[in-house]
Order: sequence, then structure tokens, then C-alpha cells
Amino acid sequence: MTEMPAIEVQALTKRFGETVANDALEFRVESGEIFGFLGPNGAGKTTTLRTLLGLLSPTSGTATVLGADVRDEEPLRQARKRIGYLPAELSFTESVTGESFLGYQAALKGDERLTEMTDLFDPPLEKPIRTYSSGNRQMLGLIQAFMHDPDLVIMDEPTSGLDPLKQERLNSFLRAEREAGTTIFFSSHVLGEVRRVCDRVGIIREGELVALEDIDSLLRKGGKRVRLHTDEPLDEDALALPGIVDFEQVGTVTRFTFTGDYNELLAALSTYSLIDMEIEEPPLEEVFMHYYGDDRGDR
Ligand SMILES: Nc1ncnc2c1ncn2[C@@H]1O[C@H](COP(=O)(O)OP(=O)(O)OP(=O)(O)O)[C@@H](O)[C@H]1O
Repeated sequence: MTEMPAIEVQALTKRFGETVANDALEFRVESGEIFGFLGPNGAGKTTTLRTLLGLLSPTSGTATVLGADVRDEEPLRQARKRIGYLPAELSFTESVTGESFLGYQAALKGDERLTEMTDLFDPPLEKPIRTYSSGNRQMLGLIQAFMHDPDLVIMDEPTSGLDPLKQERLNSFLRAEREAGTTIFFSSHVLGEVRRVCDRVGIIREGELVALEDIDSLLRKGGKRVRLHTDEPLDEDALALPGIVDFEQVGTVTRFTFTGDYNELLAALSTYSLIDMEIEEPPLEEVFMHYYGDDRGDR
């Protein structure tokens, strides 16, 4: 028997007037995986997440979460008991303390993991939420997303507002959650983060899914950054090979991104004397830009 996917998105389309926020999206998130949903601002990530929670209804197509169709109110209500959700913007009653907010959440959905979560993410619970920094608000949000021991957690930009130390704490927590079998689906435009925790990523651009792959093959497609220092300037024509992009040259130093065949590259370089050579993985930001080309939708 194959296990039911935690999330299955089927031709999911959502329009707001003329805007197609989600255009026939199609993907699955398998049970136990950490899936990153990447895209720039306005690409349609929040729309998908809110649809999965039943907060928006699809224009056409549908999705299931833990087997429940998001259009079926009662099955979805049951499934939501086993789902944690961290929205992009948490709205709190500002005058209450973190503690009483969590007390209220506990009464609604349970608190099996409350102590564990408040030990890990430790906002000043005795203070009113209005005094919280954005990082403390985010930590309160993370606590409420996991406190009832959900099977699936859906998070909208979970690292926003967290300082680097807290981000690392979240990342190592997420890796441990994967070991424990929790399924995690989160949106991000912070690609360095995604790479540290995700098994697979989907990239969304202007409502359309433009890539769906495991993180390793995404990095492979992104190629390698190559930097060469030669005894005399390289002739650009000698490097007219398939798979060279972002070519830059300053005197005897040449840089480019290479996605082609290494043997062809070495053959082309054989007539030069190399003083130094570096080949390294590009930052994921760059890989991402290659998917978007020049028109990255940074509107
Ligand atoms: N309630 C709404 N009414 C009208 N248009 C909307 C509404 N919600 C979203 N949109 C539009 O749908 C598109 C996708 O928005 P969405 O919030 O899903 O993007 P996003 O990828 O989550 O962006 P961000 O990273 O900025 O949160 C945008 O063009 C946005 O303006």
C-alpha cells in the first residue's frame, strides 16, 4: 500500500478578478517530507497556503490535506486538528500576555508539546504581546503551530523576523521534526534557509509552478561557479562552450557559471597556463535567478 500524500494539489487555480494568483498548480507533498515552496513576493505562495487551510476557496481544481478535500468543510475541520499553521502575519489580541494567548490556544486544540516548544522558542510569556519584538511574535507563532503535536505543519515564511541564531535553532528543530516523521510545508523567498532543511522544493512564479525537484538536482542544474586565474587573459572565443553563463573577465581573472561538460571545459583550457582555479557551488539565489531569467517579477 502506498502511503497517502500529506498534501495533494490538483489543478489548483485561484483568481482575484483579473489576477491569477494560482494557475493550475499540481504537486504532492509526501508524508514525512520537508517541502519548500519558493517564489518572490506576489508569486502566489500565501494564496496556496491559505487555500490548503480552507481560508480561501479555489476558483477551480482542488487540494487535499491529510486526505481531506479542502472544499469539504467537515472532513477539513477534522483534518485541521492534526495540522499546525503559522500564518505570514499573526494577529494577536495585543493586550493579553503570551501565556494567556497560549492558554487559549491550548483549550482550542491541545498542548501536548507546549513545554517543549516554550523551552525551545522562549518569548517573554508573562508580558503583553504588544511589547513583543517581531522575533518574539514569530516565536509565539511557532509555539502555537507545533504545541498540539500536529502531523502536518504549514508555515508562511517561518524565518521572517528571526535573528540568525534563532533561525538556526528553527532549522535544527525542523530537521529533528523530519526524523520524527512530521510533514512540513513552508513558503520562503530566503533560499539559503530552504537549502539547509528541505528535501524538495517547488518554485512558483506569477502563479505558475516553474520547477518541482529535489534540492540536490536543483543545485546540480544551477551548475558551478568557476573562477580562473591564468598567466595571460583568456580568449573568450576559446571558451565558446555550451553551459557557460554570467561570463565576466577582468584582466587575467575570468569568472562564469558552468552547467556543461567538465571534459570540454578542461580541453578548452589546456592551451593556457593556470595560476589558480576555484570551482564552487553557486548560492541558491543564483540558481533561483536562472529559473526566473531576467524577468524576475520583483515588482
Ligand atoms: N484578497 C486578494 N484580493 C486581490 N488580490 C489578491 C488577494 N490576495 C492576493 N492577491 C494577489 O494575488 C497575487 C499572489 O499573492 P500572494 O499573497 O499569494 O503572493 P505571495 O507569493 O504569498 O507573496 P508574498 O511573498 O509577498 O507574501 C498577488 O498579485 C496579490 O496581489
